[in-house]
Formats: sequence, structure tokens, C-alpha cells
Amino acid sequence: MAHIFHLAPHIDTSPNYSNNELTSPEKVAFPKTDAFRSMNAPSRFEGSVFNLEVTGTIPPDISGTFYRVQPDHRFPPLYEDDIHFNGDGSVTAIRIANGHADFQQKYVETDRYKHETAARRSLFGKYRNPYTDNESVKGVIRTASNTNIVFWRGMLLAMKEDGPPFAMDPDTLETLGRYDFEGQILSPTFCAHPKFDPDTGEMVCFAYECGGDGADCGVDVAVWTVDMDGKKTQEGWYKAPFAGMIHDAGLTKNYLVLALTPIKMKLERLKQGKNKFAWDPEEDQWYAVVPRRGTGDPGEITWFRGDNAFHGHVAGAYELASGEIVFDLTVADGNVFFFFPPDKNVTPSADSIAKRNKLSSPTTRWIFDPKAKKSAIRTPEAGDSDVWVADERVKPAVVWLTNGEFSRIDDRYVTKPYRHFWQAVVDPTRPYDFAKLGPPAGGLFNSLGHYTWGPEHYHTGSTTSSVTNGETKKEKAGLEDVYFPGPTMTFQEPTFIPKEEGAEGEGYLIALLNHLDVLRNDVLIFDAQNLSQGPLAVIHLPLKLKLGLHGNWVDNKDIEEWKARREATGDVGPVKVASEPLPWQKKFQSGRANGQERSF
Ligand SMILES: C=Cc1ccc(O)c(OC)c1
Ligand SMILES: [Fe+2]
Repeated sequence: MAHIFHLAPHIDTSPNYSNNELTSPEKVAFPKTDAFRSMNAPSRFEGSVFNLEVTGTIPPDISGTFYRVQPDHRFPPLYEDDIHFNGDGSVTAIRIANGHADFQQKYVETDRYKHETAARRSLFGKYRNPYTDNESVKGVIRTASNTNIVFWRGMLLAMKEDGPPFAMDPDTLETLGRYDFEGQILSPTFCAHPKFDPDTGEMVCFAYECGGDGADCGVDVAVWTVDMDGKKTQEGWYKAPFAGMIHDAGLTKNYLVLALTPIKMKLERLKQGKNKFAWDPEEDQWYAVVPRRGTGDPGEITWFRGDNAFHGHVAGAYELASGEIVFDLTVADGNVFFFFPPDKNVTPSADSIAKRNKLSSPTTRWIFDPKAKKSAIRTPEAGDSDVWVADERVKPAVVWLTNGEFSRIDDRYVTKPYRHFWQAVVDPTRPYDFAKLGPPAGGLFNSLGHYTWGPEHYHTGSTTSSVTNGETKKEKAGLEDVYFPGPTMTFQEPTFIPKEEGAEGEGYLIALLNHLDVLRNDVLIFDAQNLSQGPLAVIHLPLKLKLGLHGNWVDNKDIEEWKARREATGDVGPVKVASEPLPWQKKFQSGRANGQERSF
């Protein structure tokens, strides 16, 4: 069949890249690489759809909004080999009430967004590498706010760990501006996984690479607590043993546990215009146990180290009667981020992607003793700062041979013993239509799983652990309830919707389904405790989204209550966004006035 381009041979169909560089920034032609193909082809859709088509019945007691965020490049990137994680944050709201569902989607209007809109082209270069940016945006906050979207005191915060959060209106998805907690948190970086204490209403959050301009590849780590009234009540600054990624964390009543993954930053590499991160197969996986109500003294935290591995996301964390911490997360046995290969490899090979697809990612339980004997060490990167490390190395206590990622729990049980968790599951024994679909974008998350810790592993708060650090039990540690939709579909991260006054895990599970054959998405709603029976409702979206990262459920009662409080006449008043540049930006500007390139 004749292609339209053959009928019009004068049309320019030449590639927009040469030697990895964008050749015509004004031309809107995206790379033809895997990062921009299939489910991850650019969507860039903003708008709304009222009253979505539904198969089955949306339970009438569901009333709230499922917010989630996806990276979605607005313009062809400056470099052809750009990665999915470098796309602009686009927020989706699925608003559900009275058995109906509405859809809305809108970009987070970051500083990056504004500059690129004005120029109608990409100006920011590689993932977290300001040395690859256009001269016109030096000193601009470069975060794409594409990793998590959380509800906090009446606003949505769009977050990415490389920069500050941006606040959005939950009702309109309009971006209000950069949020600095009313001047209380001025760090160049933040996190995408703040933790919310369901008993105190506190937000516990953290940052790494936060000691300079947010691109110094340094070892500084900060932890903050903001109370339910929005007041910062705690702040601690620490040093990590090396400059690595700290993506997720776990919260217990008295501690925050940070997972430091052996994927390392290097300023030299950054300055050469290369990848910020490289996987280090020789480095340990590390955990920092940080007291929530400490003094901020570097000696009050304890670092634990275990054998090399790659951290996924945290399920739950809590303390036992013994004072020990139970910390559960998925841990993969190799580099999940194939696009950040070890230093010696130049580009990720097809081989490394194939290897990534073969990694196993079990749910791993650690028992950390905050009172463990520790010693101060010095590392080349932490310089003359002491890093307090537990004398004994840690090994998992339990390895539940699940294979999945994006663990979620009933968030009312954050800090507490919990029994249920859910994951997007990789089940390689199930058929996958490779011939038709090619490799699955983002990984073969072909199933959705509900896991229930067995009696031996479920704690009531007064029990101590039946397992200890160092005696790894590899087993099926409880009940498995898994749903497989078919050979042409994959799932995105699930989110739990609690039933009002319900027991732990009583409620629904909501997740996006990717139709890899027809390139469209559905939103599925399950009975959270019975996934294998299949969805109760399938909400059909008339379009393809992209692979997102994280989402959260917000009850309508909370949205309504905060809307009233945020009125001009309400007791809290409208959201106050940042009114001044960040300290690093001011320093950068004055350094520049004095002829310096970068001021750190
Ligand atoms: C694990 C996910 C992850 C980690 C760092 C990122 O910048 C990110 O961007 C979407 C995602
Ligand atoms: Fe994450």
C-alpha cells in the first residue's frame, strides 16, 4: 500500500537527530527509540472527558479521586537517547463518585515547562545533567515533577527527587507554583516518596544531593518533619557513605529508614555531558536508620550494609516490641536501570535490557536493630565526616519469592504492623505475545498481586520477630491472590482505596491497565482482597496514556474539607507558593555576575 509520504515525496521525513544530537529544535519529530515507542510514544494530551464508559459496576461507595503522574516529553529531547524518566510530569485525575468516573489530565507547569513553552522547544538536556542544558536556562530549576503526586493540606504536590515540589489545585489541576512549605524548606532537591504518619498527620520527607545546587553529586542527606498544621518541626542533615540514589523510604513510629542504592553519581561524568548515574556492581546496598525525633547529630543515625542489589519500592515498615525495625521492600538482584550501565559500558546494550527483563525482584524483609553496635568510618566521598555504620552486615530475614514492583499497602497502616500488600507482578510463566508486541515497555508487569503475610510473619505490635537478621528464610511467606488479564496487557502501579471504617485491606484496588496491542488504557477497580476473580469495573479511557510512576487515592471528604479551609475566608487560607528564588539560584546569579560558570 502506498504510504502518504510516498505520495508526497517532498515531505521531509529525515531523522531529527545526528550523532545523538537534535538537529532541528523547531521540528516536532521525536526519537524512534524504545523510550518513545509503543505504550511510551509521546501522548502530550491535556484535557478532560466527562462520564467515561464503564464495563461492570463501579461500587457506589467509592467517592474520591485517583491522582497519578507520568513522564511525557512535551518536545523532542535534546538527545536522541533520552530516557523515559526525563519526560515532563503530566498529572491524571480519575474522579469517581456515584458509580461514575470522569477523566482529566494536565501538565505540571514547572519552571522547566514555562521556559520550554516560551521557546517552543526543549532547552533542558540529559536526565539531571545541567551541563547539557541550553545556555538560556542555566540557573533555572530543572525538575520535571514527574514521579509522584500527593495530597497535602489541600494541595497536590507534584514531586521528583531532583528538585522542589510544585503545588497544584486538586480540582482544576492548575499549577499554583513551586512549594517551599512557606519558606521552611529551601533545599535544591527533595523526594518523590514523602511518608505520612496516619496517627500524627505529619509528613516526613527527605532529600539527597541537597548540599549545593542540586547537581553537585554530593553526599548530603536531609530529613524533615512537617506537622499537620504545616509547621516544620524537625530537620537533620547527614552524610551518606557515597553519592548514590535514595529513592524510597519506610516510616515507623520513631524512625525513617532510607534505602541507598548502589547507583552512583559522579561530577566528572556530569561535566563531560554524560550520564549522572552509573550502576556499581561492586558496591553494597545500604540503609540509614534515622530517628524521627533526634537532634540532627550525624552520630544518631545508623547505616546498615548488605550485599549488592537494587532497591525497589517499600511496602511497610514498623517496630516490634523488641525495638527492632521490620522493613519490607522489593530488592532486585541486578541493575533495574539498564539505562545507567556501569562506567565501563558506553551505552546500554540490547543485552542489558534483556537482562533487566530477567531480573528477579522478590519482597525482602529486613530486621534492623537501631541499637546495633556501630563504628565511625570514613569514606573517600564523605571526606572528614564520620559515617556511623553497624558493625554487623545485614542479610534479609525473609525473602518472599514474589516477582514484582510498586508495592502498596493500606496507607492507614504506615508505621504499623500490616498484613496486606499489593504489587504489579511479573509472571514469566504466562503467555506474552512477543511476536506482535515486541518487548513490553517498562517491564513485563503482566499481573496484579495481593499478598497476605502468613501468621508466622504477621505481628501485632506486642510480638517479637520469629526471624532475625542473618538467617534468610526463602519461602512463600503467605497467601497469594494474583490476576492475569491476558497476553497483550500489562499493569501500572496499583493504589489501595480503603472502605470507610473498614479493617486493614478492606476496600478496593485501582490500577491502570495498558493495552499494548491497541495502545489504549483502562482503569480497573478490584475488590482488594479478591483480585483473582477479576475486576468489578473496567473504566475505559478513549486514549493512550504513558507509563506512569506513582499515584494516590484521595477521598472526596478530604478534598471538600480542605477546599473550604483554603477559601479566602477559610481558617487556613489559599496556598502560599514560593515567592523567591532558592538559595542556590541566588548564589548562582551572583556567581555569574562575578564571571563564575557555576558557583559550587
Ligand atoms: C524508581 C523510579 C524513579 C527514580 C528516579 C526518577 O527520577 C524517576 O523519574 C520518573 C523515577
Ligand atoms: Fe518511586
